[in-house]
Amino acid sequence: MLKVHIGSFGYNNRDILKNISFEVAKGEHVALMGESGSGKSTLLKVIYGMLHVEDGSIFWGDQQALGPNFNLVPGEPYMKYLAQDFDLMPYITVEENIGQFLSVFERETHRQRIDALLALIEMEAFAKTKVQQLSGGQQQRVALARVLAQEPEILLLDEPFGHIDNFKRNSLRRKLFPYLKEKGITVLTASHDLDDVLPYAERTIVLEKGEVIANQKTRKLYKTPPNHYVASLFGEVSEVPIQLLKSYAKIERSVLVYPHEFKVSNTSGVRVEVKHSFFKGEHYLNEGRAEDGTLLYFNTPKKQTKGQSVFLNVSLKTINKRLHVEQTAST
Ligand SMILES: Nc1ncnc2c1ncn2[C@@H]1O[C@H](COP(=O)(O)OP(=O)(O)OP(=O)(O)O)[C@@H](O)[C@H]1O
Repeated sequence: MLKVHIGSFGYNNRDILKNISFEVAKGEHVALMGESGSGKSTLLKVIYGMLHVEDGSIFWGDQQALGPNFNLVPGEPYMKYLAQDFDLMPYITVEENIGQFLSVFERETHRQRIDALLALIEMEAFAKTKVQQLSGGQQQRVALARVLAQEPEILLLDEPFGHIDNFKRNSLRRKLFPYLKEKGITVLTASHDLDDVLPYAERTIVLEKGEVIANQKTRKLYKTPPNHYVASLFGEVSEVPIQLLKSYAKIERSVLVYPHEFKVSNTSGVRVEVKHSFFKGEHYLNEGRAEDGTLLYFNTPKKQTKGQSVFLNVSLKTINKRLHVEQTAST
């Protein structure tokens, strides 16, 4: 069990992390989400021991992870951190970079391990290429193999596919996350990308301005987000005042609705004027303005004409599920 407790941490007397307390079970994969600047990288660096935290402690089981004031080289042997900058040796080859951390006592398995890691990151063809000749995305993949070669018990990933194009990103995450699960590695992944989070992370912790505002099973968080900020991390979302959907409702509440949850009708529902219709591949995402000025985002299979009126409906099931959401100033 990884136990993280941070009373406060700041740079230059400015508090960045506040009152953070959470645990990650052995072998669990937890995502760390939050808007840019919310403190995700800082939190990973504190856990890894790159930043000294006066007011707080990090434990792995009963071992305390000590910060830079205690360790000459940051980090603990059982924990690895894949940073946004890759920390590679540029003048040696890809396989040498990966092999550097494999034990010399494992001569027979050395080649096999390198080959398996090269296959995992889909870089077999670049084994003998010097790292300095690789693209940013390729270097990120080598950096990943390099941390995996060290067989960590805990892996901290900071935007692990940030430099990798969509094509490779999809196949890489489909291989990497099941690999980590199979090896029983405890993973904490900071990411903006819901495709890293929804299919793979059992639990998601959300940071807002350096504080944990949600810590829940990922599916539950997606289905019943506590507020607009959390829901918007999962994509476009509309905050719909309940009176707009049910004019008889007497409560000052709003309901969070994802674009695919609106049903479009030509005759009844909330009337909106189409403002924009964006091509999204297998559907269009539309922005519509209701008569009270509320902007609603809804999907349709076909392009909608600007200025046209459509009627939107939300199922009672969705309304009931999300009704607890407080109305915020952002509507
Ligand atoms: N070395 C530093 N010195 C001073 N302030 C810093 C330093 N590193 C980060 N910060 C500040 O700390 C806050 C949190 O930054 P951090 O990088 O942890 O956010 P993040 O959630 O990881 O953002 P992103 O998603 O953009 O990577 C920001 O306001 C940032 O400007």
